[in-house]
Amino acid sequence: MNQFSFTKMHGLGNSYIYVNMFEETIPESLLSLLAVKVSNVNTGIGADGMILICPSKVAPVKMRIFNSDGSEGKNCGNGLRCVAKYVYEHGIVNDRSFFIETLSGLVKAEVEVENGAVTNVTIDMGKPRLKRSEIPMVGPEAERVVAEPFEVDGQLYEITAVSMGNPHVIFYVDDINQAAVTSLGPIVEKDKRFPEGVNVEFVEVVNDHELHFRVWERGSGVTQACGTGACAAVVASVLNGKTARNKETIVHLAGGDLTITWTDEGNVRMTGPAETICTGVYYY
Ligand SMILES: N[C@H](CCC[C@H](N)C(=O)O)C(=O)O
Repeated sequence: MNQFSFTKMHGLGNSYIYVNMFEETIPESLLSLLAVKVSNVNTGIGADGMILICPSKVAPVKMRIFNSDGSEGKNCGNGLRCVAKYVYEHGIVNDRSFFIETLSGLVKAEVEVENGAVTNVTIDMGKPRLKRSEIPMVGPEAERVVAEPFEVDGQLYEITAVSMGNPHVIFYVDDINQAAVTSLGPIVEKDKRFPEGVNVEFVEVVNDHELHFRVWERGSGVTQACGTGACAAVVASVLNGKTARNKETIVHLAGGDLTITWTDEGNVRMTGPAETICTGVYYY
């Protein structure tokens, strides 16, 4: 019987099973299957996926994220805040500001600490990728996708697409409580116009610095929060003239609020909480 120690953590209810790969060894060939198994609420631990906290050659730590369907994502905003909390509190880093390597590049974390515990984390998520080829989305490579007509099952919508290292498509709605998250989300997630699939976000604009937000995540379905998705929603809202550039925007997600700014320098900064739920040993 094999086993590994884990820590379950969440960012605004978007929970993952975190494994410290500085101390654990798991065969690469089993990672995808184990992400599915540990995520199962009945036969596993229960979470939106699994996140590995790994050594890196270019930063103090590398984050790898697996969705609950076993697919590996390239970035995870809520995951980054939890990884930052974990590595600071476990002495893997000693500074309050440090880089984290992801599959979509380096990001910079800044932790707020009270009595030795990380209470809040800011991640500089870097620059959004806006060209179709970078989302990726089919069509002319250098084009942006802003307020573009998009037909699904004979119904015409308007979309904006943004990558934060992972793909996001944003639908604006008049009432977030009526958003078609579970009906439209799974269809668009697998739409062929997004060759790598896509995270599907629904946004209601409150004012030029406040959004309501719901999400159907690629590989995990409905989650309480999506950090990269909230960043993409703020970028899309600036591009559509609905929120202000370089102004702190409050994004109300199902699990709580994030403060996000798309700065004039071009980077997206995200601030929010990260919580530890429990630790344990998983047998497989
Ligand atoms: N489902 C995403 C990965 C998790 C992102 C989300 N949980 C976040 O906090 O950014 C994807 O496949 O791109």
